[in-house]
Amino acid sequence: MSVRVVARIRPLLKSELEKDQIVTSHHHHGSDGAPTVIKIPNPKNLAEEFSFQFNSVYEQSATQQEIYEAEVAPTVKHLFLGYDVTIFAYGSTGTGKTHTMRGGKSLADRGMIPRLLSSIYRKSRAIEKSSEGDTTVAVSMSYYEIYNDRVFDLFEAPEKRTATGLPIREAEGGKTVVVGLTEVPCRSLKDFEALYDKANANRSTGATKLNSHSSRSHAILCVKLTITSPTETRVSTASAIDLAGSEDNRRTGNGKDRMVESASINKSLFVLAQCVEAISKKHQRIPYRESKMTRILSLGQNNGFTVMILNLAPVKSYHLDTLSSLNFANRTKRIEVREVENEPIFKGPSRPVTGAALTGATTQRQPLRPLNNGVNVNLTATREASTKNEKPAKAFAVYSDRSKPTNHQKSSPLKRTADNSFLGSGRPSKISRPTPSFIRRGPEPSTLTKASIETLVEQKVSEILAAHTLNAPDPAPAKNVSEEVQRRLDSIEKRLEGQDGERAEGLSYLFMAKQHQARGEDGSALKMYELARPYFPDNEKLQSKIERLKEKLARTRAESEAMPPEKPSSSRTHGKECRHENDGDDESFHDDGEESAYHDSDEDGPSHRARPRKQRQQQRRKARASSPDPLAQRGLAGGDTDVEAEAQPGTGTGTGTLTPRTQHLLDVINTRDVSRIKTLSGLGAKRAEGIVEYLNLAAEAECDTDGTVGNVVLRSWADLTRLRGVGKKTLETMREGVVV
Ligand SMILES: Nc1ncnc2c1ncn2[C@@H]1O[C@H](COP(=O)(O)OP(=O)(O)OP(=O)(O)O)[C@@H](O)[C@H]1O
Repeated sequence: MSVRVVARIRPLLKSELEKDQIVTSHHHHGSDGAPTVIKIPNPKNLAEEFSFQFNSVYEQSATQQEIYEAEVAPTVKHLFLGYDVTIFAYGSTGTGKTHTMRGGKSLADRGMIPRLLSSIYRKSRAIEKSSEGDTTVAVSMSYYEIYNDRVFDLFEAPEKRTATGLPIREAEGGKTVVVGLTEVPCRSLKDFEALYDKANANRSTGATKLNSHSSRSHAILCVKLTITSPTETRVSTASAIDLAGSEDNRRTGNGKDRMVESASINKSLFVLAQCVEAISKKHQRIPYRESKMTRILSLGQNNGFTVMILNLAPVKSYHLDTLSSLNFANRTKRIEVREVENEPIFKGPSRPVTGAALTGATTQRQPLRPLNNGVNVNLTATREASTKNEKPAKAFAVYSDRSKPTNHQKSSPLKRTADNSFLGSGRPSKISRPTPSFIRRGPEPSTLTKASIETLVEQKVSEILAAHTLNAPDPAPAKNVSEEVQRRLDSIEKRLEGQDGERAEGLSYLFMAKQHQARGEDGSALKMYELARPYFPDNEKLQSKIERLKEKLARTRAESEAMPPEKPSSSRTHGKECRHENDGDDESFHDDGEESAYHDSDEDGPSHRARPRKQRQQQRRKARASSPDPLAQRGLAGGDTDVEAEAQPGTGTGTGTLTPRTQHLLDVINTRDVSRIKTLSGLGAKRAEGIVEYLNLAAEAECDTDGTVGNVVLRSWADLTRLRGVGKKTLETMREGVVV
């Protein structure tokens, strides 16, 4: 699979001023072809410029037609040869993703999607005509959005949605399918346009500070082509994705809901970036399973073509967002720092970039602050930072990096030649490749203190997470890691290995939270912990961590109103005392009761210390075992008595005797085997899947503090009546259909 990354700078909007433009396009050194380089000032030192190279760069004047012809049209022939094609639009809110993908109504404004469909229909007609009808091309499509990591069918009205969204399942051949997704045959461009317009009205949007009608979901249009000739049938899919805005929460003035959305968006974009990088670097394993979007697309699993269009706004009010996007798209490419003149405007790492310096006068944005939680960047140090051996003024950092950098490298001049080929053909230069700081910057074993062990452990956790995300073998362990550190790391690694699916998702939220917190970004950390919460519903520590963080944030807010802000980070890099201040941080959510790899056990609150984890778990299990009705006991289905069931004659209720029919139903359903459950009278495959999903969710909700998924077993007629999507009538039909 190849991936091509191109950048598109949108024109100035009416409200934007020419003088505020900061993003410029350039030819590569010595090239006189189309521009392939984007330049943007360093927000911390406007005298410096960063350069980013792409397969192509489209300037403000570029038309939809030009981009389509150069980037998308060439993939159509591959589609008809049976290859899959994926087109993404990536960028922050308001940079032109929807314009690029969907476009306007006029012929000239039509975006990539209608143009692609137009080409597909045209080519289909041509094939059918030239084969005199022997070969037929059927086009069908599905359109869904991934909103807060849930999949919703955009061909269905929003009121028909279930809160959990549509389930996804592994299908034959390792593909992932969305269960219950509408697939609509679509014979003509006209049909398509009507369907597409209607479906777009169902999209989840929300007002952020940056855009009053911002797309808060990833919208994925899948066009399936089935080409049937007398000798063979070929199926291929074109997926066109209008990604949700990648803006940073702090600058969009997002409220709680928007925050949760953004955290989900950021997570899936993070995984997408990993996939793009892995594909570009021709890694054998692509971490496509780590997010729903990449999983459903099976990104990198076929021999298809991927085009990523990076949408950029040209003005300085988007400065940090633009840098973040550029870095996202440039994971595999060199990032160069070119010093225009040696007069830094801002000195030192801790000085915030002021809103005045970066915010366009014409837009209503919050003041920009330096970002420390970008997912994909490691900018090289400025000259000043390196000469003084200070921590470089990083605009972004991938992972927590508490120890002092020891080895700043200055980037070299841009050497790479421009190319228009698909990415992955060349390796990025070693000089400018981000160095895994967690390996290079660790302290020597002889100087290992508790604090430095903590740091190393955290760094390694980040590394493991990254490796886990990449599904690739872990990078070589840090040299000179002491035995104690290694022992702890092994234990973390073991725990991570055993995680999969939803739970891994919960864990990755925890890790992200941890990383945010390590960088002192408590607000984002809190959101991540809150996102992790549903995955660890019984975890008291997580809950109390959330509470403590909330209190801390409230305290900080109150303090900052009362006094000038403290210098960041100086105290947080050292020792446990600081960790106590840091809200008694611990990471034992997935601890198995042994020594935590993340902290020393005395960090636990008094209540935890008084009653060890294992004891608490055992008590909980005992309580459950004595419960006659696990679902009622756990309050999962809302009811806590069997009143309704008791009114059912002959069905057997509670712990009382069960009729053979009810027992049979229970036995079959408790197998959680869709193929068996669907054989019950009155149930089809869809309902059977719904039942299994419900039971799995209930089991997930039962997830204990040690991560053991609870075993939810239905024991009575009353339990059956609580199954989601199974009404009384259906239950009766099921019961009557049992042959005893
Ligand atoms: N190439 C372009 N030519 C003319 N106008 C453009 C272009 N690109 C974007 N715009 C305009 O910029 C504004 C923002 O664009 P758009 O809504 O497509 O952004 P977006 O990235 O999809 O935002 P969001 O993520 O919030 O959905 C719109 O008014 C759109 O018409």
